[in-house]
Parts: sequence; C-alpha cells; structure tokens
Amino acid sequence: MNAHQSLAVGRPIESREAISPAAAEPDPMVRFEDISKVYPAYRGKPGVNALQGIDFAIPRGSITGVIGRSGAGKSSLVRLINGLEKPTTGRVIVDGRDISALAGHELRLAQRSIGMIFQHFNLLSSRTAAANIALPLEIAGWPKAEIRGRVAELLALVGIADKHDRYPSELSGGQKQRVGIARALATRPSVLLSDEATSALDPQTTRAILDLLANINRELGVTIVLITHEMSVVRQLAKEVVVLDSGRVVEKGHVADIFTHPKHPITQSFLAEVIGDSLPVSLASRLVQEPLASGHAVIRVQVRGAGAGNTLVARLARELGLDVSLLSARIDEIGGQHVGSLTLGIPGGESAATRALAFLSQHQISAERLGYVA
Ligand SMILES: Nc1ncnc2c1ncn2[C@@H]1O[C@H](COP(=O)(O)OP(=O)(O)OP(=O)(O)O)[C@@H](O)[C@H]1O
Repeated sequence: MNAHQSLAVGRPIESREAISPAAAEPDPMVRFEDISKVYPAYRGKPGVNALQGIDFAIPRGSITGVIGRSGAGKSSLVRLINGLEKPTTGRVIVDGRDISALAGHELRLAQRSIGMIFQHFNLLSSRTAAANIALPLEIAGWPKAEIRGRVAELLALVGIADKHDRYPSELSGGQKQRVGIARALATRPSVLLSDEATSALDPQTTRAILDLLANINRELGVTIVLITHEMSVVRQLAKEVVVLDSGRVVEKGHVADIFTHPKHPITQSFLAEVIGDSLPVSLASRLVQEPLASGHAVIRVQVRGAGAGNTLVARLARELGLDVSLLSARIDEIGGQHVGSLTLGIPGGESAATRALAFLSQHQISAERLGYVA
C-alpha cells in the first residue's frame, strides 16, 4: 500500500440505481464482482492496493464514464475488462464470460470483441491508415479481399475515406484518433474501451471525436466505457458515470443526477471545474466568507429539467418575501437532460440565507452558500 492509499478514508458507496450493483443487473455487458487489484511489492517499491471492493455492472449499449484523479485506478479497471490484468480477488464478466479466468488462445479470441482506443493513438508509423486498420483483421486471419472491403467501410464510418494511403505522420491528431477508432471497431467488438482518448486533442477536435463515439454507440449499439479525468468529457458523452477515488467507487449513477446532486467531495471538485463556476469579477472580489447580518448572501443552485430554473427564482422570492436576484446562470444538456447552474443574490444576510437553503433542501434542490457581499 502506498502513502496515498494508506491515507485514504473508506467512504460508503453512493448508489443511484442507474449503474446497479453487479448482482442487480440481469444481463450486463460488464460485471465487476467484488474486485480487488493489488500490485505486489517489487524491487524495494511497496505494493499498491489499486482497486478495492469494486462491484457494479455496466448495462449493454450504455456509454459509461469512469472518472478519477491520476492514480485513482481507472487504467487498472479498464485493463481488467480486456483481460490485460487479472483481478487479485473477484471476477470480471464481459458479455457473459469470465474474462478473468481466460488465458492464451481463448483470451485472445475474447479480446477481439473488446476494442480499445488510447490517448496517444498507438498507431504503427510504418503503416498507412488503411494498413493500421487492417492489422487486427490480419491477426484474426481474415481473407485479403474481405479485409479490403471492411477497411474501406471503416474509413468511411469514421469520416476519413480520403486518408486511406496516408501515414500517421501525415495526419492530424483528430484524424489519427479516427484511425484508432476504426482499428478498434474492425473486428466488430461489443465493447469499446476509451482510455483518455481525447486528452491529447484540442477542444474542437475533442467535440468532434466525442460526437463520432456517440454516433457509433447509437448506430452500432457498441457499449462504450470512457476513462477520463475530465468531467467535460463525461458531460458531453456519457449517460452514466462512476467516480473512482483511491481505488474505490465513491459515487455512481446517471450523469444528470450526479451533476445536480454531487455527494462526494471529489465529485464536487470535478464539477466545480466544468459547471459555470465563474462569478462576475466585480462580485467575486467583494465576496467574504464570514456571515453578515445584512447585505446579500450568494448561493449557487443546481437545477434539472427544461425551464426548472425559470420558476425557481420567483418561487424563492415568494417564499422569502424578498427580492431574489439572478447573478449568473448557465444551462447545459447533460446525459440528455437540461441541467442549470444559477447563482442567486439573497438580501437579508445570514438569516435569509439559512431560510433559502432550508427551502431549497426541502424541495431536494442542490444548493451551496458561496459567501456574502456587503
Ligand atoms: N503495473 C503496475 N505495477 C505497480 N503499480 C501499478 C501498476 N499499474 C498501476 N499501478 C499503481 O496503481 C494505482 C492506480 O493506477 P492506475 O494507472 O490504474 O490509475 P489511473 O487512475 O489510471 O491513473 P492515471 O490517470 O495517472 O493513468 C497507482 O498508485 C499506480 O501507481
């Protein structure tokens, strides 16, 4: 166990039903059954408890984000799905088979139904785009003529039919990742694992690649497992999310639920990076943390559903009998739902803020007090 792991405080797992405990999902694509993964001590380096008590299922056809900070155990988890690592305890069932029990030829056959894409694309520089995509088909022993047809189909699917004869050095980052995606899909996998696949791309290219993955999920029904340290990636693509911290699942569920009611501090810190966090500068510079008896309390509220934010300000003003002001607002579409982040100014100091927070909590609306302005 390393220093980071030994300091970790065990927290209860927050379950929100969408990603069920392994046993509760009748026929999932991936089922982690009470997994632990320990990397043993090696050449004077201490052993590492990389994963502990992992027990959940990934539904067929879903897009599931697995998010965590560096060292949280994301890559270990994804390598268990394609059998590159074996769990220390527990089983990993993929498409009905215990992949953790397979070895040799059987494992290689099972791995053909699990595609993977990588942050740095992992293309062979000596092969053209078409030849990179053909590689897994050659390994699987496909006849040459069939490979040609399949490669042309895949190049068209990922939108680079004209790059057939280009070498990786002649392609942009986004085009290289399209080749990576085509190669991963070549053997018609049922699962696509994406390990930080957009981390090396600029925001615009990231959006295009995430759109492509969404289309692939929709049109081919491929289950996608998305490893990332960026909540913006989860927000754009995933419907379900699993939050990992120090090798444990600390929160999981529908993305829109997690965005509106984050429970674990690590989830809250991920959200703070993406949800309209910025206050108007003139306001932020005057914000103080000490409660004020008068002046405005500044409260941030997360709301869900089209139009939910519109009525909230009026309802709160009615309830408090005060002029509630809207200081900033942002609406996103997350996990197929509208999620809004509103920053409200509430006159009447600490006592009004306390009443406002009680009202919001009574109505299961997630809110936090950011501070006060005189
Ligand atoms: N092959 C290995 N041998 C020993 N320790 C390992 C090995 N692979 C990972 N670890 C350790 O296991 C823990 C989890 O690592 P993992 O790579 O799964 O996390 P991660 O969330 O993917 O991190 P990152 O985002 O930095 O890639 C870390 O403490 C890491 O140092």
